[in-house]
Parts: sequence; C-alpha cells; structure tokens
Amino acid sequence: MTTSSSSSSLELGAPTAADRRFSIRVPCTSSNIGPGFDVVGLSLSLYLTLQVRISNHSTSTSSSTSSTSNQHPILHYTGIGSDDAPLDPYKNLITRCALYVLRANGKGPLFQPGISIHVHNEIPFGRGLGSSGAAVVAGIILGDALGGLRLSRDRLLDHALMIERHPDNVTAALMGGFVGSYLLDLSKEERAKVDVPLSEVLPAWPDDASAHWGPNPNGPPTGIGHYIRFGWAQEIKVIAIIPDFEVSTALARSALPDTYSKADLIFNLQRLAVLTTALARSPPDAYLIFQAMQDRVHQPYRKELIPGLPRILSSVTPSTHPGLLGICLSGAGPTILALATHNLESICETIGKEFEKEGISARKEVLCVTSEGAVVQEEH
Ligand SMILES: Nc1ncnc2c1ncn2[C@@H]1O[C@H](COP(=O)(O)OP(=O)(O)OP(=O)(O)O)[C@@H](O)[C@H]1O
Ligand SMILES: N[C@@H](CCO)C(=O)O
Repeated sequence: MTTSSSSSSLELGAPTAADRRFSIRVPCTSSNIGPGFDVVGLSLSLYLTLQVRISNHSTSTSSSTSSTSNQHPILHYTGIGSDDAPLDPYKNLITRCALYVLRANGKGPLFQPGISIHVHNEIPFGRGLGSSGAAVVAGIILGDALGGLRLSRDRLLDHALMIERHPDNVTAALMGGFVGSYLLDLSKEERAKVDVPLSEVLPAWPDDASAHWGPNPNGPPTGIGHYIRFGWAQEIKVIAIIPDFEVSTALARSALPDTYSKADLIFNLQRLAVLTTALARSPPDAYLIFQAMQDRVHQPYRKELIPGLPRILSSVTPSTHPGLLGICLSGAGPTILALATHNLESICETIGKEFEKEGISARKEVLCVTSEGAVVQEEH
C-alpha cells in the first residue's frame, strides 16, 4: 500500500469552458460496532474523492460505440492504494459500478467518450474501513451523474445493494452518520434479480461483455434496503488503530459459521438494542456502552485472522483507561475501533503496543463521525 503525492486536478490538459466537471466525495465507514453485524454503520472522516471531467470536444467528435481508446474513461489515482487499484475502467470497481448503473437504466452499454476521472483515496483497502463500500457508492453516484439519471438516494441504495450485498457500509457511506439498516424480504421475482451472480451485475470488459450485456437492462428491485439514522453524542470520539496488513472481507466472512446458538443471538440482540440509544445519550455511560459493544457473532470467529485479537480487545477498559467507552473490530477487521471521550493518546498507545507484541505495526487515526454521506458537486 503506497501513498503517492496528491494532486487536485485532472491531468488531461487545460479544461475548456464547455467541459463538464463535477466531484464526488464519499466517507469511509466502520460497520458492526460490536454486536451489530451487518446492521449498523458509522461514516467517518477519511474520504474517497473523484474529480470527473467530461471533455465536450471528445463527446462531439466521437459518437461511435466501438472500443476506441478515447471511448474509455481515463483513470488516474493518487493517495492510498494508488499502486494497487486497476486503471482499466472495465476492471476498476468504481467505474464498473458506474457502468452497472448506466446499463441498468438503459444507458450504455459503454461509457460516453471524453471522460477522465481523478481518484484521490484516503481509505486503506481491506482494513475494515469500508473501502469497497465507498468505491461502490462512488461508482453508483458516478453512473447516476454520467447518465443524468437523477436517481433518489433510496434508489441509489438499491443499486449499491445489488453489488455490496450487506447493507451496513454502503448505507452509512451514502446516507452519512450512525445508521442502522435491514434488507427487505423480496418476492420470488425480485429475489431472482438480486440473486444474479455478481459477475453478471459487474461484467468485466471485453471478455464476457457480449454474453451478459444485452440491450434490456435488469435493474434492481425497488426498496431493497431500509435504514434509519441514530443519534451520536457529540462527546464520543472515534479512534481507529489500523494495522499494516489486509484482511479481505470475503475471507473474514468465510470464517463465520452458518448457524448460531440461541444464546449467542440473544446476547447480541440485547446489546445492540441498548447500544444504538446509549451512543446518542449525553453524557455517555461508559459502563453501559462497554458492555453493549460485546459481540458473539463475528469477532470470536475472526480471531485466527487477526493475531492477538481477544487480548487486544481486552487491553483497554473503562477501568484501566478512564474515558474509554468501548472497543471492537471495525467491519471485517483488522482495524480496531475504540470509542472514547478523552484519554485518546493513552488508549491508542496501549492498543498499538498490543499489536507490536504480535510483530505488527499499526497507525492511529482520530476520526470524526460525519453527519453527511456521499456528496456530489457540479463545478462551474
Ligand atoms: N478506491 C478504490 N478503487 C478501486 N477499488 C477499490 C477501492 N477501494 C476498494 N477497492 C477494492 O475493494 C477491495 C477491498 O474490499 P474489502 O471488502 O475486502 O475490504 P474493505 O471494504 O476495505 O473492508 P470492510 O468491508 O471490512 O470495511 C480492494 O482490494 C479493492 O479491490
Ligand atoms: N458487516 C460486514 C462488514 C464488512 O464489509 C462484515 O463484518 O463482514
């Protein structure tokens, strides 16, 4: 994972007055917050930002749908992951999601010519901070903007949920704040649309394009997911301790069992019911929150993937570190999230030392909860 120098403008020559330019900014997210596996998400202040330019000159000079080079959007990355993200727009997650939205709404099947996109990324990949959720949301919004579709936020969410099929990260990234969500029970016909394999929702180009890219778009059913925003007490600060290794969400999900005991489900449901309100209360009740952030559904099963996890999660408590409210795995990990009102430095130091004992270095970020989700802004 490398960080390259940042630049704020697209590198395709000077824009003309006729060019359309807009930006999309999506926050990172932490999901689960202990017991809320696949249910709650929190948007936080690290961002994925796209600056998009559509050259009017290219649009007017090329209307062909053949795969010529100026038909393909030009991607340029700076920031975290810039050496790892594919620059081929038919392989890159953001642009594939955009293409899905275009196709699902009767636009496409290719991008219009003359598009260039500068992606600046602050969200580390595969660390449990919702990098893929942010990329999906950015791509969905990109598709909406490119197609001039003006889809509602709820409809954008339907599209995002066809791609990232657990709602916690994408809902928080799109809507912003501390958010709880569920997926709706769908009819048999709707279910069939949602059960389309991801490879067909997001076909790569050109190999399987002809196989799956028919003229009839197969858009998502309406209202796949519902959400509600909870309160968040102003005093609660968020610390992310981000170790220097990745755990893919797919791997972390494959570690989970298919069935749970009644006792473990009740354990989590009881805590989640208390937690969502406890985090909105001022002043926060450390004892209540610490207990309410315990989990028996995903963290115990992910310990093999994150060296020292049980010890790390018990390394700080409200008694050992006054100011601490709770500690959990962020998303699928390996980032550790600690909520606290004060004493942040000492909490970070202790968790960092626990990682060090495992030979793992970690960086720390003190983040703000963002009330705003994804934002798109036309530039004039
Ligand atoms: N900005 C981006 N541009 C292109 N691809 C991205 C971007 N961000 C994430 N990805 C893709 O998503 C992968 C990471 O997704 P994954 O679901 O494993 O982890 P995560 O989303 O960071 O963590 P979590 O889901 O636990 O919060 C990356 O390896 C990359 O393929
Ligand atoms: N709720 C998901 C979030 C990761 O994207 C999980 O923990 O697997």
